[in-house]
Amino acid sequence: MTNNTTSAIQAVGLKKTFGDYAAVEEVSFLVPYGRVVGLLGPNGAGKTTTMRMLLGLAKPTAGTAFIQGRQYSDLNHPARSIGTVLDGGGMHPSRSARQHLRIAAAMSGIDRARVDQVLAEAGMAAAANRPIRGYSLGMRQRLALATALLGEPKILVLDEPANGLDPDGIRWLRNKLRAFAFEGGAVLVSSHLLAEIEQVADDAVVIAHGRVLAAGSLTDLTADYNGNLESFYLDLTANTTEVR
Ligand SMILES: Nc1ncnc2c1ncn2[C@@H]1O[C@H](COP(=O)(O)OP(=O)(O)OP(=O)(O)O)[C@@H](O)[C@H]1O
Repeated sequence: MTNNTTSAIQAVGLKKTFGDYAAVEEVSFLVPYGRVVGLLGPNGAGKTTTMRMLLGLAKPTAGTAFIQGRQYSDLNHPARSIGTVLDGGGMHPSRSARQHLRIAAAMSGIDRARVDQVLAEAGMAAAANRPIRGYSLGMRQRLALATALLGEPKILVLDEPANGLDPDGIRWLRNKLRAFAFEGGAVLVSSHLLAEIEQVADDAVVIAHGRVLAAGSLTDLTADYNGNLESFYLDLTANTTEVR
């Protein structure tokens, strides 16, 4: 099944229930090429579940998720189309970053030379041969980002990628995402760091209780709030603070 748009990502009426509990009720949005889109919402809003549906890791109860006009499972080379950072899992603790990346490259048919490139890009070259079990949260996060960039994808889906990053890492991530979008790539990034989203994102999708509360450019969304994303967000989500 394909759709008829050229959006990088399109969520159409996504719904996900666990038993009789609806984690995502109804979520639709677009991520165009050349834009960084922040996915915002309170704890338990449904952000991770939405991202998991986009990436074929959770089957929607209703609706469809499209990546480059196709469902994730229909992509010819997923790692070359879309890079992902989700929940920092999937790393074998006894492997080094270099081994982890070499295996990921081999599994996706990516040139081994990319391994040293992404290690350098992520500031991980010096730690590359140490076992992952000794890495800090920030180092694991840098490695996850390096893995996402391995296949030189045109789309990034990142769940809380700034988690654990030091100020230098946060600045690297910000510059990386801006440059990625400037070169025509599309980014969907979830974060609770609104000041960071304010700096890095072009657009935002705010969800709460599994539904989209607002979506649009940051400029439009915050027009009545002097451009202040936090004030806009807190006002918008004021009635949704009870964590589900
Ligand atoms: N596998 C699962 N089984 C049952 N409930 C789940 C499952 N995955 C998520 N949920 C529930 O769905 C809701 C949405 O969770 P989700 O992780 O998508 O929220 P989130 O917006 O990413 O939250 P946070 O900001 O806290 O990371 C939560 O109430 C969560 O407990």
